[in-house]
Amino acid sequence: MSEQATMMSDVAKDAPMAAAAAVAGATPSPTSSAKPKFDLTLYLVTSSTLLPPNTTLESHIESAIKGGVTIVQLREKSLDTAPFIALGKRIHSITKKYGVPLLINDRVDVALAVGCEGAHIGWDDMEYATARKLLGPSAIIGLSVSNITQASLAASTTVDYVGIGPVFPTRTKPDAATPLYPGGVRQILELVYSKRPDLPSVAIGSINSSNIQAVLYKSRPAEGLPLAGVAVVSAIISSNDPESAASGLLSLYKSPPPWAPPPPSQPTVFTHFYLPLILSKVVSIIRSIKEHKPLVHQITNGVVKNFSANVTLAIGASPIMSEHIEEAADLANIVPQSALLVNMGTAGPGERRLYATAIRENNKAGKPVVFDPVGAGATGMRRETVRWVLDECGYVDVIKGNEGEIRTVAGEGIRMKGVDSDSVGGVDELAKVVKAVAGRERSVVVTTGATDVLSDGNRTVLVSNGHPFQALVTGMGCALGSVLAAALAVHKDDKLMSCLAAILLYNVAAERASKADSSKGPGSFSVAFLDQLYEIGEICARGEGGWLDGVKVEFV
Ligand SMILES: Cc1ncc(COP(=O)(O)OP(=O)(O)O)c(N)n1
Ligand SMILES: Cc1ncsc1CCOP(=O)(O)O
Repeated sequence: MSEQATMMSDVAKDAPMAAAAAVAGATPSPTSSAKPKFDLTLYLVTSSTLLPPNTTLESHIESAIKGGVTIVQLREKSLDTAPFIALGKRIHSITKKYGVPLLINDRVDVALAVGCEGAHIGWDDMEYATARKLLGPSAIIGLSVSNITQASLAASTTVDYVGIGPVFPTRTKPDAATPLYPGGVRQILELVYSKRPDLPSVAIGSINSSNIQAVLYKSRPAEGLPLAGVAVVSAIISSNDPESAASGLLSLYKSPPPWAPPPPSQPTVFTHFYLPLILSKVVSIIRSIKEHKPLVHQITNGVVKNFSANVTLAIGASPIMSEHIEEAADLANIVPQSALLVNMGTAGPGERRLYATAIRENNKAGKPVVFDPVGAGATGMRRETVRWVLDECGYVDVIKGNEGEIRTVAGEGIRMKGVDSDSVGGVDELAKVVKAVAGRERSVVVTTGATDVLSDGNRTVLVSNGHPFQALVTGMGCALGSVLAAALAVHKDDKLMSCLAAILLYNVAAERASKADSSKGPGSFSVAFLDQLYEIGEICARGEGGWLDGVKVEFV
């Protein structure tokens, strides 16, 4: 791994045509002098054992290339040398026709014999420096990276790209390292960029049409190179229609994910100077809830269902409590304005498949998802459910929890009793944690407490309204999730603004309820609270914002 970084990789960004010219025009040998341009966007890695019956690898690869595959790796673990070379030559005659580079997995000798464009090697294979010497400077050579140490070593070589994985658990590679998930891929991208800013990366490991956009979105570093592509085996090789499988993946790759609409032309600046503008937007979001009556699909815990449904109705939205996997897709598409709330209050491992389906369906439909990691740090089972939701279920727009829950999401080992959190550190320190989690997950994070902390990773807001009775009514915290979801359903442009509207509505309603004559304690308070949610909605419907006078909002 000591080779000097004297050679730059030559990545074609507008690749298919350029790569066609380069691969077809260059002598098709790793020892020729010009390195073929290559495009990692949709990287097909083969495995003949996964082909559907009565299909050939040759026809499968050709169809996949027609569908948009930009580079191919022949990865055939059980072939002996001679048949491997023969297959490689047959495949190379196809890939050359389309100007798509062909690399050989593990076997530098086979790559040389085939005369293809290069090889992909792992840490148990031939050392990179030797592979480079044998294949020559013009060969495309990729290295696998499964952890930070390997990333650092790879970035100190002249390798042409790195393959980061596995992203998710995969059956295709039984000896694969521990899954990195999109957050781990991002850490590796950051490390690679800090050492070799020109080095492109692909992610690999159970990437398919249901997760490709989340992988790309969540792995994107704050600065530096995002993934240059995704590598797949089963998503194309096991498909009966490899051309459509490839074109489907490519079109998802190229389109913005449904949960990231183009930013508003004039994003709201969160400073005190703009407070009047911000509060007028709060009023208009609450009015929109009344106007559009968004559906809030709530997968929530039994303790709070009734109260959450009443809160949803009081603000003018429409609740539906459903835990049926069979109707998750229909509910995500039933009306134009809807959102999903996933509250893991009483959930066990049995609920995880439901969460995955509901979240993915709402992602696909472009509907916002709010996740409430209730009691996140209390048990190992809950910590695993949080990990499952954030790593494996797609994308959640908002993560809402109390301090202990959000600190658990942040990775801190906070001990909790039941679902109540310990309070540690001051608000300023908490705000940093909330901002970091929001940046890491690329979601809005809402932390409730005496001071609520909201952040989208860039802007952070503190809200100190509310009343102590809120802590004495069961379901008060959980029902806030439905208000957040309703606000997001009607206002997706600026999710932090929607969350601020929901928080102010909720907490000012609590303050007003506590002052109502009928409010004698937590029981009567909870009834007055529902009345106040309704009343503030009516006030906003008239376009009035006086109820927001004196709100305690601070911009960090
Ligand atoms: C693009 C890409 N990335 C990673 C790998 C994994 O390679 P390796 O670590 O050598 O494991 P095997 O593929 O040999 O099982 C890859 N093949 N391609
Ligand atoms: C070769 C390899 N390296 C890391 S994961 C993996 C297998 C990817 O296959 P699939 O896309 O079918 O999960």
